[in-house]
Amino acid sequence: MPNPDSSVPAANPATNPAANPAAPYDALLLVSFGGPEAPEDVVPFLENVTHGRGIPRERLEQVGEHYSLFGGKSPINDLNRDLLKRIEADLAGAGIDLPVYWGNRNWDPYLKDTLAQMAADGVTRAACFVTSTYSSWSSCRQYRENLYDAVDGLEGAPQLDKLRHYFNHPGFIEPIVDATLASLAELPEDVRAGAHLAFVTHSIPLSMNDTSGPEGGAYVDQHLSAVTEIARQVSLVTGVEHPWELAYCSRSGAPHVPWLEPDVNDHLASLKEAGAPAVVLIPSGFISDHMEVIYDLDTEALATAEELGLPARRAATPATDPRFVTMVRDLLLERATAERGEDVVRASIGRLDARWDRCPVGCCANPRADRPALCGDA
Ligand SMILES: CC1=C(CCC(=O)O)c2cc3nc(cc4[nH]c(cc5[nH]c(cc1n2)c(C)c5CCC(=O)O)c(CCC(=O)O)c4C)C(CCC(=O)O)=C3C
Ligand SMILES: [Fe+2]
Repeated sequence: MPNPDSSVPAANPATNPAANPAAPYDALLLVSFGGPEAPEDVVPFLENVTHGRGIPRERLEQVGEHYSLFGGKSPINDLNRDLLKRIEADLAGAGIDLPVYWGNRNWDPYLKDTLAQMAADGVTRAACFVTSTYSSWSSCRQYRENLYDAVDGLEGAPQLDKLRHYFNHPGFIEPIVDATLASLAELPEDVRAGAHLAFVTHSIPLSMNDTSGPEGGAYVDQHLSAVTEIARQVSLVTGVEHPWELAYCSRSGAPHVPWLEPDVNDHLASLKEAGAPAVVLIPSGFISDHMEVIYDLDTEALATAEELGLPARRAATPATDPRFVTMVRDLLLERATAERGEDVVRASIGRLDARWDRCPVGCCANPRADRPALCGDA
């Protein structure tokens, strides 16, 4: 039992804030999507992602081809291995001795296996850092359902807390500002000042955006808060008001179901038509260069821009920027402090301030079925 009186050292060093600044947490869990690592993984991976989703066969074949272009290997697992190492090093450097685990929704290492290992290792309470920062069923609540499934029936399962959304954390925003500035600097000088900023994120069905967050619409609203702030900071440095827009990639699902638009390729065509001299594509919906970025943007959208004769650069994702890695520690310590009942400072930047620790009732309702989920009030 954790000791409610923090002036008396708790028996368990892992839950004693004097011995462990992350108390009451005795582990951190990196939660991600997962991706195939070999050609023979691609079909089973896609089946894991889409079972029961009614995604047309044709779309799945197309997506399979995107993976084939890269030898059947998604970059996402290596990116997460790298992130995990950097988080470990950052925690160790700050004198925080905390094991870091990793589990995925759709591919090995699966969350269920990781949670079993954590239970076997005696972990009692873990903070979960999810590699997706915006509110929606796909990018938040589905992970909470996955966590429920992973501990369902597991003897000695640790308590799990999901760290808050970080779309408005300076550790996420600042690396994207710098990446955008770097891409602008790479554009030919004569088109630089007039360059548009095209922020890009994963499209979702309109119905999913409508149920995002506790009041609906949080997916788009959070993106607008983040990208307005990024554009503002970029313009402060360049001294030019770069026009910006939010566009979408990776639309899937049946054609008659409306998803968020414009598609990034259509958006590039509109920009060209409207006389934009150049564009920087900023994947502000993603934390690292996984398949959506290296295929949908680097392969497809940059080819579209080339065909249109529109000078374009793709800005880097936060991925391994030290500010992004340190943000994970900041979120962990912030939550640990709050869970200990102490006063807490929550870093945020832009129109929307720090979001909830526990998702409110009804947050990001599952569009298909009401499934049990952890880390929320319901
Ligand atoms: C909001 C969102 C993020 C958030 C950002 C984040 O989490 O980072 C995200 C991330 C990712 N999505 C990924 C891959 C896929 N997503 C699919 C399908 C879908 N995604 C959706 C939404 C999102 N997806 C939705 C509404 C669907 C339709 C099916 C359904 O309703 O669930 C499909 C099925 C085929 C297709 O139709 O595209 C695949 C293969 C990968 C791995 C990439 C790699 O391998 O490197 C990652 C990180
Ligand atoms: Fe996706």
